[in-house]
Amino acid sequence: MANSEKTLVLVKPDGVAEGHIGQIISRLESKRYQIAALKVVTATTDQLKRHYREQVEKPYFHEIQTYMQEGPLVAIIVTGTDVVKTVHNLAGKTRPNDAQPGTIRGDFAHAYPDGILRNIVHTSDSRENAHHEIAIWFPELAVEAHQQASPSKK
Ligand SMILES: Nc1ncnc2c1ncn2[C@@H]1O[C@@H]2COP(=O)(O)O[C@H]2[C@H]1O
Repeated sequence: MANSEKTLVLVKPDGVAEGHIGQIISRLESKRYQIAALKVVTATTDQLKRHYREQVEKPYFHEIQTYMQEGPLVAIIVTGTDVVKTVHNLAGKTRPNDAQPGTIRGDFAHAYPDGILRNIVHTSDSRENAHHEIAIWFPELAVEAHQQASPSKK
């Protein structure tokens, strides 16, 4: 398929706790994107430090960590044409108070007074970051791909 790519979506712990998993998946399916893999996972500190490699030195990193470890999250690999940009746009602006109606955050994320953190969903913002993030949340897929590329001789 032309321009077929992969991206990572995380339904963050508030999105899971407030019952938005199905609505978020419906929006991806409405675009005719494929759900290639999906899992419920509790984030480890190591995964968060790798995923938020650009924020790990920020003073608010510990807030991100506390938030992202509040409960389980749902990690989803989505595939399709131009999926990285399109799904990032579907999520809406990072700060829920600024996110437009019709976007996931615009429709479902609460407008907190200081609200940039609790934005219910993460989507990769580039092909490079999608590749990096998918390896963090789905390490078993890299092992499978490696095994398929070089099957051991019996
Ligand atoms: N200034 C900030 N204070 C607290 N959290 C932030 C701030 N900026 C970004 N974040 C969080 O860091 C995350 C980085 O990417 P996300 O799309 O997952 O959503 C972002 C927010 O949850």
